[in-house]
Amino acid sequence: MHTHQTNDKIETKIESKPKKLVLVGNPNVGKSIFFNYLTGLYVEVSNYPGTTVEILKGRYKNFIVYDTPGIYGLSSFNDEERIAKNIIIDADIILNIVDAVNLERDLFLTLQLIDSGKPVVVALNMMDEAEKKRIKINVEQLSKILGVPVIPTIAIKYKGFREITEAIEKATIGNRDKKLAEKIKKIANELKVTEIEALLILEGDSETINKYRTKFNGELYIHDEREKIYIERRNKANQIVAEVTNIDTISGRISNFFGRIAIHPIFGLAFFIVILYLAYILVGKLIAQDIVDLTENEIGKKIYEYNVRKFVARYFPVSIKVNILDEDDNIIDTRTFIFENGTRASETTLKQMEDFANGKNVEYEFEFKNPILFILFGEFGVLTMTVRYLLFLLLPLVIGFYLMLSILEDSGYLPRLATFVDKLMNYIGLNGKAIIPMILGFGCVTMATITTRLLTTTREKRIMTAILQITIPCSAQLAVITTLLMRAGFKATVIYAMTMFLVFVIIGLTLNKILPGGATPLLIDLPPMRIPRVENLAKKTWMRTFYFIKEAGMWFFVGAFVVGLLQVTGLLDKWIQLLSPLTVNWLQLPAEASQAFIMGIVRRDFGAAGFYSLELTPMQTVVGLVTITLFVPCIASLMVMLKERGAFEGLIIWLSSWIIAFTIGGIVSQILI
Ligand SMILES: Nc1nc2c(ncn2[C@@H]2O[C@H](COP(=O)(O)OP(=O)(O)OP(=O)(O)O)[C@@H](O)[C@H]2O)c(=O)[nH]1
Ligand SMILES: [Mg+2]
Repeated sequence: MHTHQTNDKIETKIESKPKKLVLVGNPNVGKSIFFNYLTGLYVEVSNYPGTTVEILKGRYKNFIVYDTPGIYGLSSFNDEERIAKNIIIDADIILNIVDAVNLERDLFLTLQLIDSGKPVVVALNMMDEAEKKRIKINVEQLSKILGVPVIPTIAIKYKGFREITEAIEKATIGNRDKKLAEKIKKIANELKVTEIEALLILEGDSETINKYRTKFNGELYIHDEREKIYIERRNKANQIVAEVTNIDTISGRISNFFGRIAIHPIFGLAFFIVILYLAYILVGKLIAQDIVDLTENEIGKKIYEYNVRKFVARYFPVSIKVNILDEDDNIIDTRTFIFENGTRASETTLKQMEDFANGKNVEYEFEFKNPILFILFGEFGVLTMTVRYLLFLLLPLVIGFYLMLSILEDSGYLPRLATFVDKLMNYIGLNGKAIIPMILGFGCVTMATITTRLLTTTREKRIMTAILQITIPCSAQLAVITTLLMRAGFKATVIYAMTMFLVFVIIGLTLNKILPGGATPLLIDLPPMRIPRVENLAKKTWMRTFYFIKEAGMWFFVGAFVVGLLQVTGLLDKWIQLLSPLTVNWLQLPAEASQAFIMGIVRRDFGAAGFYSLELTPMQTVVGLVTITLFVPCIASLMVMLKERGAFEGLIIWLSSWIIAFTIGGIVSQILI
């Protein structure tokens, strides 16, 4: 006791010059009540923002206390801000009053004050209101994150005020943004200004800049970093709130639990893997396998295509190959029936064919001699395969993917995932938002390419589009790749996955390096996690699916038409011959593999499927799959890319994928084989 008293005396002696204690806060948070309490003066208190419009000062112990108008940030956008700012610049200690109910809004200013390098104490006011709303705040944790004392208060009841008076004596400089603090120190040194002024200069505060303009020697700090700093600060405020607040109702608690797990550095990853797995079950298994098998094979192939071709075959020359299949779909018998004038004209042959097929598990292959019919109804028929592909394969997949995306969005997870991966994405010149097109790309690159629109800058759209089109395999291709890798074994799978990942990283890093500019900061709100509303999910999924089909659908027809044309004119074969040396000598694959790189132009999975019938060693499989994955995306993707990114840029990306695919494929081949 005794020693304590002596200490006090010594301190009072040393601090004889009064310190400036400035009350700072957003409008209407209770600053004036604090002022009245501390100074014993009377300042008008009322429940509307802007009650205090001038600076009032009074004495409290060894302090001169200043009341300031409510502000949202330190800057000179309006009179209140200018008045408040000028007094804050000279403050020795800042008492920052924060509204516990609007923590997200108020923390922006708190973080800015902390960044200014002034000692700060935070009064977490309106705790009674917060309690009514069942908002629980982990005060200790908040104080730890900010690095300054945080005192819960109820100003109207003077609750917590004694603790405030104690804390003022212990005010500390908080946890400043490290990079920002470094820059501030540098500027403060160079210009001989205080740190808070350096911060204001960095944030482009016109008044401060004008004041020191003569010291600038022109260019140095002309480009202010306001936007970047503000966005990062806003995000940090959001993240802090997500971390320290709880809505103490059952649903609030659950929502908070998941919300916090989702952005946790370690559990966040586990959570992401669980979500990916669930998404895989929904889209990869249920839709891509079970439903698509039903729609594509049973409806698309056996009902739709068969009947269309059968109808056309009635009137035009055709040869029909009938394959009898066993239970495992192996061909056990086959016969070809030729109809010179269509099936309608030769009833006997038709009868023979029906007898041959009767009651068995059969598969029909129609071959139309007429080139136009071939293009329309043949193997890649515009009216057969394209329709089947679009309606019976792609449509269910697209619906599945959009449904999943909508669930992720409405549940509040997507913004958290974006936050979680933001730092990683920065390395490849993107911000967290880019995770959305990336995930979508594994469904359908065409669809994902359209979604790059949600990225902010052209630079980001460019990088994302290139990455998508070159490195991300779509679900259809992924299905074929998986099947082939299963055959090739574990080692092959690991080599394939690692090679692809490496290429992805290299392309990302390179683009980030060569394109001027940098990643924009992620600006995203973290809404509470909640169960999505079914009605909203249905509406969103439907709208997006419709839009996608409308946008991309036509290009599938165009693509199929072009390939049909190449096939009937014999150009397709020429191409295959042309490519053979590359395939055989450089990639060390069988000559027939060239076909994969032609089919791959139309559809990614066709390309990969081209390897099915070849007898490849596991390492050849790796080479083939690496090359075909990096190879050009499907025609529909190309068309959408040309539309989104323009012909010039689109073609550069498309041609690059040829070069990258064969270069990397060749290198892998030379190493492995
Ligand atoms: N329920 C509750 N109300 C409070 C508390 N603190 C302040 N208020 C009320 O909030 C309103 C604003 O208080 P002021 O002291 O005028 O706030 P201010 O920050 O000075 O406002 P401006 O000067 O307009 O920026 C008044 O109606 C106060 O009664 C609190 O802890 N709990
Ligand atoms: Mg006031």
